[in-house]
Amino acid sequence: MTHTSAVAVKATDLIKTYGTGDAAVRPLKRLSLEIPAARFTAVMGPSGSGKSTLMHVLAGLDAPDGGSVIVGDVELTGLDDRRLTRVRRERIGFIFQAYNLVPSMTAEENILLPSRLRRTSVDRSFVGVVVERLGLTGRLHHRPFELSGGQQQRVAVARALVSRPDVIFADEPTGNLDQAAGAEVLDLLRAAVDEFGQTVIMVTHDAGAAARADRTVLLADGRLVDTLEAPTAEQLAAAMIEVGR
Ligand SMILES: Nc1ncnc2c1ncn2[C@@H]1O[C@H](COP(=O)(O)OP(=O)(O)OP(=O)(O)O)[C@@H](O)[C@H]1O
Repeated sequence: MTHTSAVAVKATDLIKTYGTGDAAVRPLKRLSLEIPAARFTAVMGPSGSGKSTLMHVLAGLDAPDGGSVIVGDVELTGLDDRRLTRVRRERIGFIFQAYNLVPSMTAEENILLPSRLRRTSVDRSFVGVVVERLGLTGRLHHRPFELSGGQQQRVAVARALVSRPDVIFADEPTGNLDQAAGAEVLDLLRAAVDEFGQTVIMVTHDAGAAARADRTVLLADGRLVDTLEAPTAEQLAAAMIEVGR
């Protein structure tokens, strides 16, 4: 399979500090990385190594204290809140461990919400393809509390996919799911890349999940320490031991 060499996200010298003085924590210590477009990248690293902070900063949900983030051809760092919100809506999808669906809305309303917020017309045939591929056809009029965890996460995946963002960030998307439901979500993220040409970046603690990605970047103590191309789960588990899981 050929891959474009385009860069979807470029982060340079990211610094993030929480707190001040003795209580200061610095989860990102001049971290630089490039995320290739139309590929599936996993992010692994010990607990507290800065993975979630990195995702939030790359997705424009949190501002770094230093360095820059470029998504596509837009530099996020330095944008005011209004423009940042617009860029997030237009270019970025996010899948959270806790699904983050709007409880009062049906599955279909949740899926279409980003497109409605963007005030863009919805490509109904693409929505139909995604909904069917995700096995949600009979569930569209259910509200989140009427769905299983796996189904809720599939709605969240559909929501991230249908507005065709430049990049989908997924922060431990399988963390709350059992093995089967987790495998299904990974299949969908894989399909998003292979069938729809999406760029996906996923944080995970699970070497088996990361092995479904094309490549894995390893963080330790706020820095990028390794990039593994097409690693096996065994290689990832060994690499995690080395960085001090
Ligand atoms: N809002 C915050 N305020 C203060 N400290 C924070 C905040 N968010 C994260 N941290 C700290 O920054 C460090 C990195 O946290 P982060 O959540 O990015 O790590 P992680 O690699 O995602 O960890 P885990 O695998 O346990 O989820 C941790 O020491 C954490 O306590």
